[in-house]
Amino acid sequence: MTEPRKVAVVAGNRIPFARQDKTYRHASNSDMLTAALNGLVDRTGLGGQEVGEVVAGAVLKHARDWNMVREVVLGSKLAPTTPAYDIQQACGTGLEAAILVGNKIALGQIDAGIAGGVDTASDAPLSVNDHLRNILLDLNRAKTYPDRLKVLARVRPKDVVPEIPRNAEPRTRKSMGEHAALTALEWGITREAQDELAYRSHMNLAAAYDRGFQQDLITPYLGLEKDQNLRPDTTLEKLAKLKPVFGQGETATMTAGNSTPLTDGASTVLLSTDEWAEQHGLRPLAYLTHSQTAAVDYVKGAEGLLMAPAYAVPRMLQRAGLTLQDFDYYEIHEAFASQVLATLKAWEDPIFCKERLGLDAPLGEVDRDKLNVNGSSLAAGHPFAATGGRIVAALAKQLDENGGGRGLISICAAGGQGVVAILEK
Ligand SMILES: CC(=O)SCCNC(=O)CCNC(=O)[C@H](O)C(C)(C)COP(=O)(O)OP(=O)(O)OC[C@H]1O[C@@H](n2cnc3c(N)ncnc32)[C@H](O)[C@@H]1OP(=O)(O)O
Repeated sequence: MTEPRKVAVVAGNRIPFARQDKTYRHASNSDMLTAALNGLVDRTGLGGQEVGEVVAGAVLKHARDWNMVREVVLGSKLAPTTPAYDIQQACGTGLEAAILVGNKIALGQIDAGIAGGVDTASDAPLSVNDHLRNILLDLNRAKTYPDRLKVLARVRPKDVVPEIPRNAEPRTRKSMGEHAALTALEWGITREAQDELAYRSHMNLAAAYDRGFQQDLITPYLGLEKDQNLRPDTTLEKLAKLKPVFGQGETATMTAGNSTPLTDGASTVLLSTDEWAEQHGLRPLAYLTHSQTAAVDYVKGAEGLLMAPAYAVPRMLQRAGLTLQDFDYYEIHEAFASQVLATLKAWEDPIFCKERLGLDAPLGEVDRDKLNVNGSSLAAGHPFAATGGRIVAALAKQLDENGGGRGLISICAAGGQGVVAILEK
């Protein structure tokens, strides 16, 4: 077996993320992913050229989008001979796509590939109940007009109410927010700490725009130039006034300010070997060196739904021979401020680290000044499958700008999963 090849992150491009039912209200997943992909092609001068594979996905998509990513490629500026396919691992999709492309590059199966993700909360697919579905199938089979009328007479008023996908776990029927509220309570995460983390996310993202950091990461779309959820004018006082939206009574600490908003958006990342980058007049920003996934039993077990990264990161550190402190940057996806804080607290907790992770000593603290230095999902928003690409591209650029270093990426995902990775320069 030959040595694995180095996997370079060469460029990233996304469209600004929009709040649900605002600027991208009439844009489909395909529209948004095409815009992000074409922006990447323009930025890297790859127009009309072929790459090894395009791998991307959406968490919420219509049945008609069964071959979405290949269709996007056919409608894009890339050569139509570029293979493409969909993957889906909930909020881990974008990062998992980058890992998949990276692994194929490392194994010598492709020299370059594009990973991506897209989601629309505005154009969520509606479905009908099973009763109406059977009626519609029977209607399709009915041959005569009276037969069709007979079938239609079976429709009940409640059948015409569409089923709207809920942001909830099928096995518990609880929303992600309700699950996170239970974890916040278990770990004693305060409202003040959550608001402080949310405030920092907005300030850091605003500063990233101000210093021009976002310029070669984003292509404006439908007139939007910046993430629509970003509030440079938010304050701790304003955040403290918001009413809790998840949790019960006095103990509820999670608000619209310290939870991610429902969001529309798309992101893409170009990965390749060093040689391919050089041949195409491009250069590596950073290298994807390690990755890991983990899952927790949040249904019958004692673990919180969004706590899988607490397990995935130590496993990856052990394989990489690193400690939690060996990083210059930490990109921890902010599904909810409380979930980031519970994960950090778990890594500092001797009992959790001993009993659940089997470690002799806690993983220890993360330097908060190195955490989400250019803002994260609380400020940018979180179009589920697009978040991984946003993070990979921003961290690679940050490492390049820094002239080197190491960054940790940690993303929690529905179904009790975690996808984590390391970028190095
Ligand atoms: C693995 C994972 O990633 S899991 C995560 C998956 N994602 C989710 O589950 C999404 C969760 N989010 C949601 O369901 C929704 O966005 C909610 C329930 C949190 C909030 O929904 P809404 O109530 O529609 O939020 P909305 O945007 O209207 O904000 C409510 C109020 O807070 C205010 N607000 C929100 N953020 C801020 C802020 N940072 N600073 C000041 N005010 C703020 C708004 O201005 C608004 O005020 P108004 O009522 O006076 O207009």
